[in-house]
This record gives sequence, structure tokens and C-alpha cells, in this order.
Amino acid sequence: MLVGVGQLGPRETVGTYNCVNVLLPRDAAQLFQSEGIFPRRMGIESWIAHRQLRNHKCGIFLLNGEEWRSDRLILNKEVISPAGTRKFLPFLNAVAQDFVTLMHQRISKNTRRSLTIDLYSDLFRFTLEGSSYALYGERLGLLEESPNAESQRFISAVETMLRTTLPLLFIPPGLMRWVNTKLWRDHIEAWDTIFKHADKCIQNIYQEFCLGQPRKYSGIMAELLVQAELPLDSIKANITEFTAGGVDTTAMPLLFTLFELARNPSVQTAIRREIAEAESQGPRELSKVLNSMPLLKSALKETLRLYPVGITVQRYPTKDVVLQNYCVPAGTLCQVGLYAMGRSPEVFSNPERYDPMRWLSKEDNSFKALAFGFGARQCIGRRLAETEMMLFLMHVLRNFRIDTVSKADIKTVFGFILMPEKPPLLTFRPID
Ligand code: HEM
Repeated sequence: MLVGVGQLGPRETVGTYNCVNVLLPRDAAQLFQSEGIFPRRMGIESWIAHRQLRNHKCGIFLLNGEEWRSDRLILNKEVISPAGTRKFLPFLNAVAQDFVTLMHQRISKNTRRSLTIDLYSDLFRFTLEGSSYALYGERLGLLEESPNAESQRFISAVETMLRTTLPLLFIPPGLMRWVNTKLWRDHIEAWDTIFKHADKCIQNIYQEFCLGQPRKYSGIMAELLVQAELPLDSIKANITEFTAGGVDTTAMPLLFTLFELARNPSVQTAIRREIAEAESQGPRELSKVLNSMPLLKSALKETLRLYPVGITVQRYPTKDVVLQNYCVPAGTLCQVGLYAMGRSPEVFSNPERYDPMRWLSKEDNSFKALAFGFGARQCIGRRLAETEMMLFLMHVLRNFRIDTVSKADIKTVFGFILMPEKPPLLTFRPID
């Protein structure tokens, strides 16, 4: 039932819960600015149920209150701060270069000197390889033509965990294990495999310490273990959550960006020119190279405007908040509708146009780019994802011209995250 307050901010009652939809940047600003020091959003009950069943700690994605805040502050230093990000950038760069090598190898086997491909599973492997390397300091070998059996098991566990999360969202926690036992079992087993993988990586890192090998940076988890500010089970819980939560979320925007660049060749050319200029300034620290590519960064923002991975960001305000002259009581679920806002002509001119330049104009863009959430609770993997995507595009666009078989709009579906109904076919042609 809709008890609405008009087109741009209806309050809905679905079953027993109330929800306020926020669709304008100024209302999003009101909401986020009154979120307090312990912001809270919707939890994922099936993930929490797994942790309870196995007696594992929860990571920050699932925690709230004081416990969330103290763990988050420690993790921020290694995961999202500029200093932390600079340390894992070379790891992500190496993986992006390997992706390009893989594509060249495949094309060289093809007499036509080009490759037309549904890239989705390769992008999934790329992001998993990249984030695992940054997190565990270990290569999984997913960009080899045939990854080893253990890596295969891990990758299919992540896929199963994501696939089974969506249907479980609609089942009350107490009933989950009874309503569809196979679904529940698959979900739990997938999480178990992902946790086992983290365990193995921790043991490898410990072994290195025991062998007294010289200390060099070897990923986020090793840094957290050395600093010992968080207990071991918290480190494990968080790193596992990061592995699982950051893979599809990063692969999807890459796929959508490649598609949009393929059907907007003038944008593709402009970005390639920007990359060449950035590189012509000679060898520099990677963070500086990335900072000199504002158009590439805006292209990712533009992709996330049209195809936000999570279609909403939610908050339960801790005090009453006034939105459009309505007083929304504290504790009400408020959802900022990213997909709707991103495509609204009231917020963006020509919203259907893929136009990265809009983010570089003098327009007021505050509270319009919310794909990573906002404030103290925003995505902690934001810098990891952004730099991973930028390095990927930098290397790919420098090496290949991208085309698409069809320029028609892609239909999207919500499968826990926003995804294409049918992945686009992309053509890669090496640039000589
Ligand atoms: C393009 C890629 C990504 C997008 C669009 C994305 C989006 C989001 C959004 C919207 C939130 C909720 C923020 C809020 O409530 O304000 C979030 C939270 C989170 N994300 Fe991401 N994410 C991405 C990649 C990643 C990666 C690579 C990781 C792995 C490190 C990650 C880990 C997390 C975690 C742990 C949280 C919970 C943070 C907290 O509650 O304190 N995400 N993400």
C-alpha cells in the first residue's frame, strides 16, 4: 500500500514495515547529515545466520553500534586511507597487466586479429584475482587459461554465495533453513568454503613470519595481523566479507563501462588520449598517474549513475528527520533510490546520455554520486574498487579498441546487485 507524499518521496507500507523513498539529492543530504556516529542500514540476515551457526565473528558489513565503529576505524587505515591504498596499488596494476596479456594471447590464436566475447566471467575472475592479491598478498592464478582446482572451488563458492543470497533475503531468518533446505545448505556450504580459504591464507602468512622472512608489504591482511589492533577472528571475518562482497560489485561496473565506451566511441577516444597524456609525463607513482586521469574517473562515476550496483542505500535515522516538509520518525527505514535518482530528468539533464563530462562541469553535483554510499559508513572498499577499475581500463584502453555487437540499451535485472539481463558481446581489437 502506498501512503505517499507525491512523486518524489513516497512513504510505502510493505507488509508490516514502513519505508520512505528518497529520490532527490537535497533529501539525501538531509538524511545523511542527520545519521549520527553509528549509521545503520539493512542487514543481510542469511549472512548473519551463517556467522551464528558457525560461531564466527561478524565483519563491519554486519555489525552495528560501538563494535562497528571501533573495528571500522582500525580497518580504514589499511583499506581506504590514501596511504593504505598506495601500498596495494602495484598489486592491482600487476593483475590488470596480466589481464591484457591474457587477451593478447587469446587474440593471437584467432586468425581475424580480434575477439568478440561475453566478458562477464573473465571480469569476475579479474576482480577476484585483484582483490585477493590486495587482501591476501597471494595470486590465485585465475587469469591463467585453466586455474587450479582449489581456485576453481573458491570462485564457485563466491558465485554460489551471491546467487543464494537474493532468494534468502525474502525469507524470515527463523524459517530460512526450513523453507528451502537445498538453498540454505548451498548458502552455508559456500560461506564455509570462503572462510576456509581465508584460514589457509592466514596460515600461509604466519608461516612466512615464522620463517623470519624479511618484512615487506604483502597485502592488507598481513598488515592487520602485524599491527594486532584487531583480534584474529575479527580480521578473518572482515577479510572474508571483503573478498565476498567486492567481486561482483566491481566486475559489473567494468562490464557496463566497456559497453558504454563501445557504443560511445568519441568518449572512448577522449579517454585514450587522456591516458596517453598521463603516461607521456614519464614514470611516476601510480597514484599520481591515476590522479591525472579525471575523465576516466568521471566515466566510472557516469557508469555508476546509470547502473548503480546496489540500487538503493538505506539508513535508519537515529532522530526524526524532515524530508519535503514531512517529519519522518527516527528508526524509519529510508532508502535513497540510486537507480531512480540517476535516471531522473529532475536531477540530471539528458539522463539517458552517457556523458562523463557532466561530472567535470561547474554544476552542483553534491549528493548526486552516491553509488558507494555516504559518510562514515560508506563502502570501505571504495578506493580498492575505484583504483582496480581505473587500472584495468587504463591498460585495456591503451591496448585495445572496444566495439559492441549491438548498441541497443541493455536491459537490467536485480539479482542482489544490478546486472545485465543478457551480457553484451564486446569486440577487442589490438591497437598497433
Ligand atoms: C564498484 C564497486 C562497489 C560498489 C558500487 C560498492 C557499493 C557499496 C555500498 C553502496 C555500500 C553501502 C554504503 C553505505 O551504507 O553508505 C557498501 C558497503 C560496503 N562495501 Fe562496497 N562497493 C563496491 C566494492 C567493494 C569492495 C571491492 C569491497 C571490498 C573491500 C567492498 C566492501 C564493502 C564493505 C565491507 C561495506 C560495509 C561497510 C560498513 O558497513 O562500514 N565493497 N558498498
